[in-house]
Amino acid sequence: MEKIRYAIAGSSGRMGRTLIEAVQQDAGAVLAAALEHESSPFLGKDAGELVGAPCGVRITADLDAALAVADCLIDFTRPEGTLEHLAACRRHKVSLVIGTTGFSAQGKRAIEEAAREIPVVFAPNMAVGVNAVFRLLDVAARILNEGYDIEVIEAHHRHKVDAPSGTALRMGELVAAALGRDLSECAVYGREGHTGERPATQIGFSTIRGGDIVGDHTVLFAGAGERIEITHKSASRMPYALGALRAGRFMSGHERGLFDMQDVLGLR
Ligand SMILES: NC(=O)C1=CN([C@@H]2O[C@H](COP(=O)(O)OP(=O)(O)OC[C@H]3O[C@@H](n4cnc5c(N)ncnc54)[C@H](OP(=O)(O)O)[C@@H]3O)[C@@H](O)[C@H]2O)C=CC1
Ligand SMILES: O=C(O)C1=N[C@H](C(=O)O)C[C@H](O)C1
Repeated sequence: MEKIRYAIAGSSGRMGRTLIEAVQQDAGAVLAAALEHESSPFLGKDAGELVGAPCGVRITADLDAALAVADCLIDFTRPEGTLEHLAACRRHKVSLVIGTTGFSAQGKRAIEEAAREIPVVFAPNMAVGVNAVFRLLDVAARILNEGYDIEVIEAHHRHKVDAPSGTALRMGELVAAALGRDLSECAVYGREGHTGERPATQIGFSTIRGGDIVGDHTVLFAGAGERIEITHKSASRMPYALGALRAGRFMSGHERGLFDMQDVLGLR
């Protein structure tokens, strides 16, 4: 099996470090390049040192040089960084795994457009368990399609910058689609003051931020006399990183196209 050469963007971040560790432990992968933005204090440092295992790959801001030696770029950064990396991947014909969340509609369109030329896996949550939950939610929503109020509750660490999480939004989209609702018309993001009674078709989102919570998501179906909760809790970032490497391998069989983890896991 030929090793996949990965470049990792945001390599000194929480996910960047976990990805370096995951690549180092994967016999089918090699760390070809580690990227950071121009003003990062980590430029020039050995990427492996960030996870206690020096590997000779220096952290760089030279995107073109990094992509010249990579088959796949894995990006868990910020939307503005990802969009810059997307354009470079397009130039270099390098596949791209996008884990970053919080894109505008315009950003999402740019990703769709680039995927006409290169393979892109774009998913708000790369963990296998969360993707299993996505399927369970579709089934639950179709069964509990009347008389159940739906609320999505998510909790993350204090450093997270976007809300609700990309995963919570995807959960809302999936449930709304299963019920034939348009999320943009029925979503409510937090409540305060005299809100009035809850409309039956509303899908509510609640966000908790604190400490080092890796990522918890619950979808609550609250009926009369019973309630159903479907919950996923992350205790580590490694499942996200392993999912990203799986996505990278998946794309080695594709010339172009936009995929998500449901495609990678064969769940469509
Ligand atoms: N899809 C999934 O499975 C998952 C998605 N995520 C998402 O991944 C993203 C990153 O999360 P996390 O690792 O916790 O965040 P961190 O802040 O820990 O890491 C982000 C990294 O990207 C760098 N960065 C920031 N802005 C830019 C830019 N414009 N260009 C290039 N690099 C940049 C940061 O550098 P600096 O620190 O110097 O600013 C940092 O090294 C978030 O959007 C999060 O929601 C997270 C986990 C799982
Ligand atoms: O920022 C995080 O940490 C996470 N972000 C993703 C999201 O927004 O859904 C995935 C996971 O929940 C961790």
